[in-house]
Amino acid sequence: MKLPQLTVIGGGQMARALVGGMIDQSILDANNLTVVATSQATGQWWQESYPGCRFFTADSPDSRSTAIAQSEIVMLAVKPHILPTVLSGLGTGLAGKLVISVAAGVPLAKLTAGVGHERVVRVMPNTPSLVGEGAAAYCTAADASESDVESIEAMLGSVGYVTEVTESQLDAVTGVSGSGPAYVFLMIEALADGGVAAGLPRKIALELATQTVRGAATMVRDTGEHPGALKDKVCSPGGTTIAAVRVLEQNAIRAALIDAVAASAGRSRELAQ
Ligand SMILES: NC(=O)C1=CN([C@@H]2O[C@H](COP(=O)(O)OP(=O)(O)OC[C@H]3O[C@@H](n4cnc5c(N)ncnc54)[C@H](OP(=O)(O)O)[C@@H]3O)[C@@H](O)[C@H]2O)C=CC1
Ligand SMILES: O=C(O)[C@@H]1CCC=N1
Repeated sequence: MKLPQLTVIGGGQMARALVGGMIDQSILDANNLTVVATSQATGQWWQESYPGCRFFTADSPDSRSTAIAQSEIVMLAVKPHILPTVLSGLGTGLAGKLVISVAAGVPLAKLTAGVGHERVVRVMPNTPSLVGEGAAAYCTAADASESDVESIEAMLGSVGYVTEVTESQLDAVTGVSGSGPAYVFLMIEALADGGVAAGLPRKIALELATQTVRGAATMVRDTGEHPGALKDKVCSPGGTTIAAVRVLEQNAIRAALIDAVAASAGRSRELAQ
């Protein structure tokens, strides 16, 4: 499937990962993409990274309106607190368009009220979309058609795993997979620090930490075995791993991760207010 004309309002980290990933996976042509953001530096990044795409600053409302009028899909990828201003600035320009929001915490009710219709999809993606390893969930408003859902599944599916959820589950999705890459990046950095502390050169420590996380994740996915059973297979009786696991348990790593997911989900709920 090839996507039709797409305008993305907001050209930052999430747009770069998601839309960049879709171009890299050849589901979207750069020629069919318009990006709107505030700074010329962002425009320069997009046009250098994806030659052929168009860029307008948010203070060129006429160019922005023309781009939206020519697009079948409009993606909203600005920070949640900016979204109301952006939507009121677009006026009736979004009439008839499939509108996709990736803004954390902003509920469908607020989106449809701001957009002026119900052909709206709320998505929680994550940044590994950039490398085709994203994890995303979405929910739809009343007027998103079956073919709109097919488009969403194709877009998000081209850059990783995608599933539909109820809107009430999206805060939890944010806690697990929307924010989740940050927890894992932090863990990789800390594992590498541990390797350096134990005497490894930084580069080798980082390669080993990265490949270990990647390998462990792939094993969970590909074997279908419970992660606890896979953990048990690494722990030799009286060996090195169980000594390390004991330290992790003493430092309440499980509770810390569970609380981290809950904190992100809670913040997502707060953003809805
Ligand atoms: N980062 C992540 O991992 C994830 C983010 N999200 C959601 O994605 C959305 C964007 O986040 P993220 O990409 O991280 O944020 P960034 O700050 O990286 O990007 C925000 C973008 O919005 C642009 N912008 C600001 N004001 C306007 C405006 N008035 N009109 C048009 N564009 C504007 C900025 O322009 P300029 O570049 O010129 O400053 C920038 O390109 C958020 O709602 C967030 O909740 C969802 C899942 C994961
Ligand atoms: O931190 C945030 O608010 C965004 C939403 C999920 C990941 N990043």
